[in-house]
Amino acid sequence: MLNYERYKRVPVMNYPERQWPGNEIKKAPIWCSVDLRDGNQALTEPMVVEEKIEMFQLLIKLGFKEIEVGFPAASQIEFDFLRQLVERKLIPDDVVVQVLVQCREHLVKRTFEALKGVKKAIVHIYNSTSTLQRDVVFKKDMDEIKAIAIQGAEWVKQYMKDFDGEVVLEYSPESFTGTELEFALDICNAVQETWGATPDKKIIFNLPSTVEMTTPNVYADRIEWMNQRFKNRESIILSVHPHNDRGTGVAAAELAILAGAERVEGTLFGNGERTGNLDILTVAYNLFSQGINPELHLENIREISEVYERCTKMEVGPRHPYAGKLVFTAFSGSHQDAINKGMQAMRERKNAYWEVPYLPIDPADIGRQYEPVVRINSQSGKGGVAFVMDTFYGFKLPKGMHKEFADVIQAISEKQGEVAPEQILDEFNSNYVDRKEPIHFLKAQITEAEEDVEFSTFARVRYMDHGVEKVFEGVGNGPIDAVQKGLEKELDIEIRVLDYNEHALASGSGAKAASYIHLLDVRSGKTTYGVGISSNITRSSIRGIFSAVNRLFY
Ligand SMILES: CC(=O)SCCNC(=O)CCNC(=O)[C@H](O)C(C)(C)COP(=O)(O)OP(=O)(O)OC[C@H]1O[C@@H](n2cnc3c(N)ncnc32)[C@H](O)[C@@H]1OP(=O)(O)O
Ligand SMILES: CC(C)C(=O)C(=O)O
Repeated sequence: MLNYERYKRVPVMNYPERQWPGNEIKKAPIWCSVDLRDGNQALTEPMVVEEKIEMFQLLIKLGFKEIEVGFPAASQIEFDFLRQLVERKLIPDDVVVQVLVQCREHLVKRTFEALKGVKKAIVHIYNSTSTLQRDVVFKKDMDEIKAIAIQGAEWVKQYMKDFDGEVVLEYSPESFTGTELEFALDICNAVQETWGATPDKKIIFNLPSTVEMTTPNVYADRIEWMNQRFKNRESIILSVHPHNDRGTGVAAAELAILAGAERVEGTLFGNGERTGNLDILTVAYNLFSQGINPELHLENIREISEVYERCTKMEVGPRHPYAGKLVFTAFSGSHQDAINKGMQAMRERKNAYWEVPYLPIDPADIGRQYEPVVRINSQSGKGGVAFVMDTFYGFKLPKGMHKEFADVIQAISEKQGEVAPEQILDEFNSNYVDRKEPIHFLKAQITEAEEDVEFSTFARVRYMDHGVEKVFEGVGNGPIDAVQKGLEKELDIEIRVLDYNEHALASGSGAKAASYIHLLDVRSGKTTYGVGISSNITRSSIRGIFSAVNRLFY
């Protein structure tokens, strides 16, 4: 039995005045990517300089205006990377680079050496403030921990004197989620006083869930509590930096925005220590799906995934929101049917809003394709098979034919598992379009008689019967009727055309038409569909009859 009694429950806050549950997110926060620092520090194989540069350029392309480029005082590679950005003039004027550093003098000094030549930088200092870390890591009391933070801000002030660029200070009470709120507030206020923030020279207070310890509502309560109590709130940018230990990093960020956070730090696909950081892409796509401009260029999720996977050597999971290979794929029959109908309704209603069951966004909006939306396996229904035939190949099977053809595919999927669209098309051809034996249509001559004659169409049809060329004739009230009557006599059968449908195939198919004939064998009561394709509509319908006769009788 699990020894759950070893774990302490994190208490909820006694905070009845909370406002955030009634708020609504109406605009994107300021995004700060920490892929090159927090993300990178968590890789088994950290990125080399060229990979970091590729990632940096991706982040710029995506529209990030604040990018944490590393911890330049921590290692030579981190230092060199920032120097490369500066020396190769890779930092656009509208992008602010952020650097992380502990509140230790030699590290602050080295950080400013790395920043030389940067026009504007966010210098991000931090120290751990939680009860546990004070106790077991730092072995310091609250005043001593506060003194570390104040001293850190003072060193930044001191070393920035010889720096030509602009500096914004960011302070993180690291392990905020395990810190007493009054203490977190006190330490932030002290750092602000030391730094001397003003509304024109704001300080960033970044409240991390360094370790996500409980439900995201508690994090939101804590953010709102701080937000309402900071001194000089107008001189502060309130930032959050959620991690994902409980799998609720995205929820924590969203609730924190409701609670007053204006800035969000995170990574692409949530790469980061342990279970990762907040996935910025998911939060941004969530905003987009609510009709809010995410303020990032997220139109090509494939490219983002490709660069990310190449640089980090991590993989995007198949069910990762928005980006995973399977997230726009429906396997089950009822989902496929609903998507099929939803897409059709979108086309007919020309609705300005995207509304398709089971697809919260249009995959095409983010560079995904419709093709993999429906995949066919033994759980799939007739709607899915019809959808594949329509969207992949342009065949609009009549409704009555959906089940008949889906049964053919289901029998295959029960044996082999998933059936790819190409195999579905092959089966469609071999079961219908190419069912040309043993009676094989060759040519027809259709003649219209004078008007006001009851049966006015005359058909003369050449065909092969078990390899022997033959001819029959028939008269009817149209070409299909004439051929049907001729066939009945010729083959000694009794058939009725129950339904007839036709449509043009897409231009790529050489302006052809597809005809679907639903045919009844009167004597046995059996019915089937036949399909014919031709550039000539009459010929395609005759081929459809022959296909159905071959299916019914041979
Ligand atoms: C939650 C986060 O992700 S925070 C960021 C974490 N990321 C990293 O640390 C990656 C880069 N860091 C490093 O490579 C190393 O920590 C270095 C190079 C910066 C420093 O290395 P070292 O000085 O050898 O060791 P270390 O980081 O363990 O520091 C230990 C000392 O610094 C103190 N310290 C740790 N963090 C801080 C801080 N934020 N501010 C001030 N002092 C600190 C510790 O109390 C400890 O003091 P002690 O020696 O008196 O016991
Ligand atoms: C430095 C801080 C913000 C951090 O990375 C964390 O707490 O996770």
